[in-house]
Amino acid sequence: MIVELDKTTVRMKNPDHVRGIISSIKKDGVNKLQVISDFDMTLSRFGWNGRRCPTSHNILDNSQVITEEGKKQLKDLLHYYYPIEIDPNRTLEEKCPLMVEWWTRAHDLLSQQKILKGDIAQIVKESEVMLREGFNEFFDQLHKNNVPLFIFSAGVGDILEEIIRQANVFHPNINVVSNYMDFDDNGILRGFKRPLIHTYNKNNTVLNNTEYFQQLSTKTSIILLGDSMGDLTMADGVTNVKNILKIGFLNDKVEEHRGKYLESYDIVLERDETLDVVNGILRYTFIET
Ligand SMILES: Nc1ccn([C@@H]2O[C@H](COP(=O)(O)O)[C@@H](O)[C@H]2O)c(=O)n1
Ligand SMILES: [Mg+2]
Repeated sequence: MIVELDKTTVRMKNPDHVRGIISSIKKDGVNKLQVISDFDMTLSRFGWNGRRCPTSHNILDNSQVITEEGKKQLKDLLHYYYPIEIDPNRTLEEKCPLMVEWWTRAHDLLSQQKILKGDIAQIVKESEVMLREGFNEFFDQLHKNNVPLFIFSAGVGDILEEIIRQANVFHPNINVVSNYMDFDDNGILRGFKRPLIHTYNKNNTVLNNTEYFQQLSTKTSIILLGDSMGDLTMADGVTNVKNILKIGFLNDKVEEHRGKYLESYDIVLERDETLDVVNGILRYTFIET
């Protein structure tokens, strides 16, 4: 029914279950659907031409406004904490305090760098960030069909919003919850707003002050898109879930992580830099039969 599911990048533990959820989402109709998505390495690309693409944090870390010493310190943090973030053998209890430590230390370093609000657009323009292939169709299909898109990111909200804006796909159906920068009256970065969102607290605990999901109580079908094990809890605050389809991009250390991803995500996309499968599912869901 969806040819994209035959791509060699696609793995499913239970293809019949997947077909069942997709049929149910289609049957319940587009008015019941919402999409919840991570941003970094899910809507943005993990790699291009053999090189790693930057996360929203890395865009700042690598930018011209950061001193050489600042760049070195931020890179040291990345090299120390990223392997911990993706380590399949560490528990959440072990990881969470270390993730708070990483984000706090990185945000403190960034806040010492005199980053100007007025520089953000240029910083993004000069970066090597890329949205996944097929992003235009993805954002446009959701917009045209009035499907809410909730972007839940432990990245930097100001940066990811600017990326989407520069790609001309920041439509009114999009809502973002992320780490937003806090600028002083002169437009100089002085910190980050609370609550701090890291990879493993992307759940209801950081959404308490938003009424987003309560307003969407009629949207009982969910397509969830993520790239980390932490993204699996992004829909925990949804009040009424009837159908949920979890699609996971497995970008890094594929063989090591395959088992856990297949247990947790309904569809796993291995080293797939496109939104082909997601677009195929949406197309099928939106077509009137
Ligand atoms: N200082 C940091 C902290 C985190 N990251 C990466 O950001 C990603 C989180 O954003 P999502 O949109 O995916 O929630 C995650 O991949 C971290 O590795 C970073 O690059 N620098
Ligand atoms: Mg991500």
